[in-house]
Amino acid sequence: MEDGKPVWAPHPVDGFQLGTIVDIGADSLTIEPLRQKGKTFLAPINQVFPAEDDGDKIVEDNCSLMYLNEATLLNNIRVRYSKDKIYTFVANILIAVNPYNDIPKLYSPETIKQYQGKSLGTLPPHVYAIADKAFRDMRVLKMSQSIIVSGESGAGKTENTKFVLRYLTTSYGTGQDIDERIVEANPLLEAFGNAKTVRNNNSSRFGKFVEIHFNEKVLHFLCKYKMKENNDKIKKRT
Ligand SMILES: Nc1ncnc2c1ncn2[C@@H]1O[C@H](COP(=O)(O)OP(=O)(O)OP(=O)(O)O)[C@@H](O)[C@H]1O
Repeated sequence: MEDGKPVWAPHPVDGFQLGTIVDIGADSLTIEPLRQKGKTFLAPINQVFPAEDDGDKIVEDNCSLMYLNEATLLNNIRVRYSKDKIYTFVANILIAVNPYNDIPKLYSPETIKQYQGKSLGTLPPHVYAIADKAFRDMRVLKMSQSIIVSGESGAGKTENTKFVLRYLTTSYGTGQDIDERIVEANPLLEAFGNAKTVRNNNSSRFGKFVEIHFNEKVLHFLCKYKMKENNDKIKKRT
């Protein structure tokens, strides 16, 4: 980091703010915020990160950023989110930000068709791209594949898991009743194990482990779930 270069410095409310270095001390930097010229402040060196030269640059994969750090990663996701691009890749990991509203055509049957058989990275980041890669890898490698969905309460894990199920059954299902039954099993499971919390009106109060079995003719579905609160193990087969 040098004098005059754009950097991300700590901000009390926004997390980070863009600024330039005006002086370099032993363990702190003097920063001039971009939005408040002439009003400098001190920031510890280890909390200041290099920024992209082009502040408006957004990328579909965070690995394409010139500087990959906490601040550039957050900024890329934030700017994408403001344009209704809720998904961002970090190589073959997908980051999803909950939009809390329906984004038109994001999960439409046409979008499902677009992602079928496409390699990761050829189309914009999407949970369908991850689902398709898992399915294709299973066929090519002849090995079971796992998709781990993780995040805080209300992040969108349940919804995205349902999109994965819908994608797999629509794209690679049998075209028979079983496909619909797999998707329709969710409201039933949610009726048993979901509850309204302060963070989520439809919060799963159990961890979910969903197995989908494919063979040439039949699609099987196995869902095991474990109660979050009392650790009672319940297995359900549908
Ligand atoms: N991709 C999305 N598009 C639109 N709305 C969404 C999306 N993802 C989540 N939501 C909204 O956010 C709510 C919370 O999401 P969800 O139940 O999936 O969170 P969760 O991570 O499973 O939370 P918990 O751990 O509490 O069960 C959903 O009920 C839905 O209204």
